[in-house]
Amino acid sequence: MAEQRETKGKNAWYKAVIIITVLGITAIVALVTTAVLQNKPLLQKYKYGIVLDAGSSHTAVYIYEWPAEKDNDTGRVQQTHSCKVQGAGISSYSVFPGQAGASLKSCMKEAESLIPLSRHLETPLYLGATAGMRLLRMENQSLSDQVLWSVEEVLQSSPFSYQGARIITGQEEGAFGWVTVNYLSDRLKQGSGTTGALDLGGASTQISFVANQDVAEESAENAVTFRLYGNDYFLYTHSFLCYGKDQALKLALAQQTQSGDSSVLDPCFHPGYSVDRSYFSVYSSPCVMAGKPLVSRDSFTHVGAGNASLCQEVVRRIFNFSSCSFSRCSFNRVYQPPLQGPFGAFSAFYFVMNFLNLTSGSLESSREKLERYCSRPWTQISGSDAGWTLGYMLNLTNMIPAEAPDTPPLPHAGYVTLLFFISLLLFFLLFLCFRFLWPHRNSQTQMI
Ligand SMILES: O=P(O)(O)OP(=O)(O)OP(=O)(O)OC[C@H]1O[C@@H](n2cnc3c(O)ncnc32)[C@H](O)[C@@H]1O
Ligand SMILES: [Ca+2]
Repeated sequence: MAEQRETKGKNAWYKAVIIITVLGITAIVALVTTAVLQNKPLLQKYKYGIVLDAGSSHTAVYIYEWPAEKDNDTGRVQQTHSCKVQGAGISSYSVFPGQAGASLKSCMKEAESLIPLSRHLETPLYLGATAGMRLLRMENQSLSDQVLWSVEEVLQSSPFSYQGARIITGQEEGAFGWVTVNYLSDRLKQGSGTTGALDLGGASTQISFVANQDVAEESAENAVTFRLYGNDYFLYTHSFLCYGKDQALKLALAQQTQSGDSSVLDPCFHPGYSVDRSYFSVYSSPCVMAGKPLVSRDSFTHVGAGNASLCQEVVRRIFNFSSCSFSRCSFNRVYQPPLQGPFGAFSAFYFVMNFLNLTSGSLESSREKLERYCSRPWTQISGSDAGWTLGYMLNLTNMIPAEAPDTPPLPHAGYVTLLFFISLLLFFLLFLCFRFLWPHRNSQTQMI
């Protein structure tokens, strides 16, 4: 009878252990599966932003995208497409301002086909015009307004969320170029050293780098402050209007045509180059202060001489190093603190260096001045064009938080592993409990 009871008790106990084991294993599997599924990456959705860079030489449309659930935080913004608008920059339409807007239509159609329809209404669209339009506004404010209205009309009729077309300041152009190069090289999140930015456009050139806070005391217009990812940055920035590649050439040419000779032998052009130019094409620019020489003819022959060292002399003469009312200046009486850190040089700095095959390897063969400005060769990062547009959009859409985002104490994989081992440990402890309680229970059964 006692034996029968003992066998019955044992059977019940075995059943209990088996049921507990099955339930335990099921619980662990359910826990881990839930943990994995809960955080399983969902199908990635993207948001978009469009910026039109209306430069002096041409307009480009840039499309950016970023993961939809991560904006304002950790999601990386990437350039997905760029479209070069046919023809010259919008400032060149001053004779027929109405045509400036029409020139943008084909690139805008391209943007419509590339951005998913469901995102059109929420996609911000900006246009920023730079030095070409700054010069046109200086020459004739009414014409520059008409050009802006013309592009505004076309952009407003697009399905995107139009946020405005404006002439950005040289300070914005320089500062957002700096944000772009440092964002693309991930230096802002890391909080490590930053890189300066050099942008050689067609009608202006910008220099921006982190400097000491006393920049604001000496020249407030050259100081910009950013708080990004929890770090404060004090920038020196300056935009030299008229010192872009095309306008600088006009300055050099005006200087060489002052004598009024019928032909000009220019060391900056290749031997064999010979083109008839009108004085108007050189002297009509508001950058050229010198008056047209007093001669009856309207044009001169521009002849190339191809002499690099003489060309350097000619170019040097368009810079004024003679006086400075600050503690130190770069040129043309513009304040500039001592240069700091490496520099990323883009736009025409890149086009020219790329053309000369000097974007990689040693720069020792290039001239000393190029070495100073381009201490680091610039290569494009992440497939994005460097320029002010990305920084401009990041700023206007608040995509870079002022403070570093909080991160979970454990990464997802660590969390799942930890959960698995804790569950296993609990189950093992439970099992041991039953295992060691078994003889005690056995003896209780025998005593009855
Ligand atoms: O910033 P601003 O001064 O308004 O002018 P931009 O934006 O139109 O100026 P870019 O940087 O596009 O171009 C600067 C110069 O480089 C020339 N350029 C532009 N794209 C080029 C390319 O792909 N290869 C060679 N030269 C280029 C262009 O004609 C200008 O003279
Ligand atoms: Ca530009």
